[in-house]
Amino acid sequence: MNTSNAFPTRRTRFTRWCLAAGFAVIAGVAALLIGLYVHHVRQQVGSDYTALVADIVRAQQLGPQLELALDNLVEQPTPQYLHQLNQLTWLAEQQLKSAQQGLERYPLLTRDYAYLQDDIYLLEQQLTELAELAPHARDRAALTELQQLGSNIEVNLAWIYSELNNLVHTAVGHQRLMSQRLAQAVTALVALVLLITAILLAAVLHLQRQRNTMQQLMLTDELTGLFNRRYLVATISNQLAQARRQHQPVSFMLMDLDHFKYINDTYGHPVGDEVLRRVTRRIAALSREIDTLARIGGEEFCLLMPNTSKEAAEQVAARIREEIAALPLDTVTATLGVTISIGLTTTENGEHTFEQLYSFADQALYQAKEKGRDRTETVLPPFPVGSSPSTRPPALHNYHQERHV
Ligand SMILES: Nc1nc2c(ncn2[C@@H]2O[C@H](COP(=O)(O)OP(=O)(O)OP(=O)(O)O)[C@@H](O)[C@H]2O)c(=O)[nH]1
Repeated sequence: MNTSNAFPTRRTRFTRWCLAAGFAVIAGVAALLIGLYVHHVRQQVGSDYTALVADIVRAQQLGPQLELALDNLVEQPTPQYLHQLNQLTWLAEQQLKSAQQGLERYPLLTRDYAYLQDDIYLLEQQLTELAELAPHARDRAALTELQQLGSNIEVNLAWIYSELNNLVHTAVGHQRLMSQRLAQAVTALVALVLLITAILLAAVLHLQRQRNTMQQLMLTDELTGLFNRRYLVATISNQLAQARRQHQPVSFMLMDLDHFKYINDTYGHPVGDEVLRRVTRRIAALSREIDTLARIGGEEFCLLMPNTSKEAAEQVAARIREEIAALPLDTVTATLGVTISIGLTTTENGEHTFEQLYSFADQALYQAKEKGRDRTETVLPPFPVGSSPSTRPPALHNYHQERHV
């Protein structure tokens, strides 16, 4: 036995190890990239900006309200207007804080709005300044400063919230895009899975078809399409076992075309082949579903007939001979007539082996040929089952032994 491939060499092991390591690295990197992408997608798609947008819209309305309150205070610096302005200033500060907190909840936005931090800080300072300066509204100098501060706050407020609005809009746009891509990815994935399933299914079907074809090639004869000897041997023991269980007879027939060599030699092998095909078709038409018809040699066939007595089998044999003899076999040059010799045996209760049945049928076939062909001879098992070979009667002539087959 050649054992050179039994153990991998050091070099082969190293190559395998490298391949495994390379695969592990690629798989690891792929897993990392997928993980990062999924995390990014979750951040994008999982963010709900509704509350933040509502805060921003509310805060944007504060600018005009502050302006109005400041105008009122400048015109009539009453405690009521002062109180109103203080309230709005406080509200603006609160909303600014709330918007900032809202933004911090979304990591993607936090990164984007960093450039506004200075403006927000400035606005917070301006609002504090406004709150401190407002009580001095009666003072002329403070009044001018207050007006200036108010207009700065208004501009700053409008700028910051419009920028925040833009940021959120961009983020929502990204979110929509990401959802679309996700939907496309899922569709592509489903299509890929379907495609792979279809490919696998096709491969399985192909393999199955190949296996069936191989099985057919292994168990059938190419020329006639009948079962071959291998199939017969495989099936006959089951049939005999069943016959034994059910105490039923099994008949076995060997059929051999007469002077077939003459047909071959005179008309050529293709004509001989066609004769074989036509003859087997006819025999198949005469046999039952439960019978097994097989080609076991060149022009030799056998028919296994379960649940068939000797008498019934002889009738079948007679019918086969008649129909074969009457078969119209026209060639280009002549109309052929073929006959067939049949050797028959029957085992009661299926108590014999295939080899024994074959041997009896073979002896019967020899007799049929010896007695002039185109006839059926029957040889029944001559010894009781279980008898030893030494107690058996001497063997009769055997068709195949005589021919050295
Ligand atoms: N055309 C064809 N001929 C085959 C095939 N297989 C075997 N043969 C021929 O069948 C012939 C059998 O000849 P023999 O064994 O001498 O038998 P026979 O001429 O039929 O004579 P008997 O059986 O004694 O009547 C030979 O010529 C083989 O070449 C086959 O597949 N196709």
